[in-house]
Amino acid sequence: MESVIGFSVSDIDEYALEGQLIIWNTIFAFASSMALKIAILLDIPDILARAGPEATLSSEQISAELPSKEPKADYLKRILRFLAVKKIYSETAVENSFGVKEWRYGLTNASKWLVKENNDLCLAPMAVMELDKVTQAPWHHVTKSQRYRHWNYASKLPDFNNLFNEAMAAASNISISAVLRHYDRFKDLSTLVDVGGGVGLTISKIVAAHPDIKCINFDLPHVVAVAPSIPGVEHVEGDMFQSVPSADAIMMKWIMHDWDDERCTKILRNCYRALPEKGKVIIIDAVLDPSEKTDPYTFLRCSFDLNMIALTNGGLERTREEWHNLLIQAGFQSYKIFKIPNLQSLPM
Ligand SMILES: C[S@@+](CC[C@H](N)C(=O)[O-])C[C@H]1O[C@@H](n2cnc3c(N)ncnc32)[C@H](O)[C@@H]1O
Ligand SMILES: COc1cc(O)c(CC=C(C)C)c(O)c1C(=O)/C=C/c1ccc(O)cc1
Repeated sequence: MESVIGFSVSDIDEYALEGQLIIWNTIFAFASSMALKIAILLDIPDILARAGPEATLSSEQISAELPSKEPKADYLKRILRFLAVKKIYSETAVENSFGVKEWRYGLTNASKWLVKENNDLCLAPMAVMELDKVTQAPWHHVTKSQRYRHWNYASKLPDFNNLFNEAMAAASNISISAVLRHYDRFKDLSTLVDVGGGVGLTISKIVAAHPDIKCINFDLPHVVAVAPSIPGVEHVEGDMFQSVPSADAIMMKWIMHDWDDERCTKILRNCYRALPEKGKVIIIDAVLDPSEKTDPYTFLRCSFDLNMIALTNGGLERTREEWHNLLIQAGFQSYKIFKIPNLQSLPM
């Protein structure tokens, strides 16, 4: 006999409805990302920040600060209402001077991470890059075998290259401050290379904290070409699959998760060749523990892992066991994992 797995109309109880709600909310999860992007592009976090730390503004007051008449005031009100449900903005009802109730919006602990002006710890560039059409497009091709070769692609799109580099720099600003607070072994180094260091933001923070270290920022030519000059840092262009510059230690932040084990092994062997006998590789990446279902960061780390499926040819977020296998296979006899209280950072 054929069994029916789905629900029939008569057995849709509250549990079945709860399940249906999960599916609807997941279908419309993109509405949250897109509303967030719209709010950033309209500069709403900065408009609220400029009004003062505890200020709340009505949608009309926010609308008056927008440089153009778009979007319509009614659209803006609905976007703000939606984001208040998501706790991106606070929403309070107040009586205006005519005794009419109106909704006021303010920054929350979430939207404070989106303020750009005078804010070193800002996730807005990351949000705009991840939600850009160029970044979203590969998600539509995950079921097909022909994959994007993203780094080459970025080199042909200068605007996207800038967007990507800015996003990485902004996010790095957040994670490197956590790393510097909780990992003190940089002080023992005289030379350090950041392999795949982007435009050099991470190493600029390290050299600022440890001015005696001679630092090299190493990346592909189209990235190094747009990197700003940083006192104490030499920019070197090259391909980490060919060779990497020599130093006491080689750091790689968000590099290993872009590549499969075979390519990571190639990079790690190039690092090994470039290091002195007691040299160190410092990897800053996540350690995935999907069994930790109650850890609030597990969902995010699993999302990063899917990002790697969509955007790379074989990149992945690794579990402890996968890290162990990779490092041993690459020829490292010992390693140590340091847990850093940050969303993604974990130097090894
Ligand atoms: C995900 S980004 C990480 C950037 C930076 N480490 C950070 O954490 O902000 C990966 C970086 O690897 C660089 N990259 C990719 N392929 C490379 C190669 N073959 N040689 C050197 N760098 C490479 C990219 O240009 C990019 O800057
Ligand atoms: C490979 O793409 C990425 C690698 C990364 O390490 C990050 C940063 C890590 C996390 C947020 C976990 C990325 O954000 C990306 C991308 O988002 C890449 C996007 C992309 C690059 C070039 C393209 O031609 C399309 C998309």
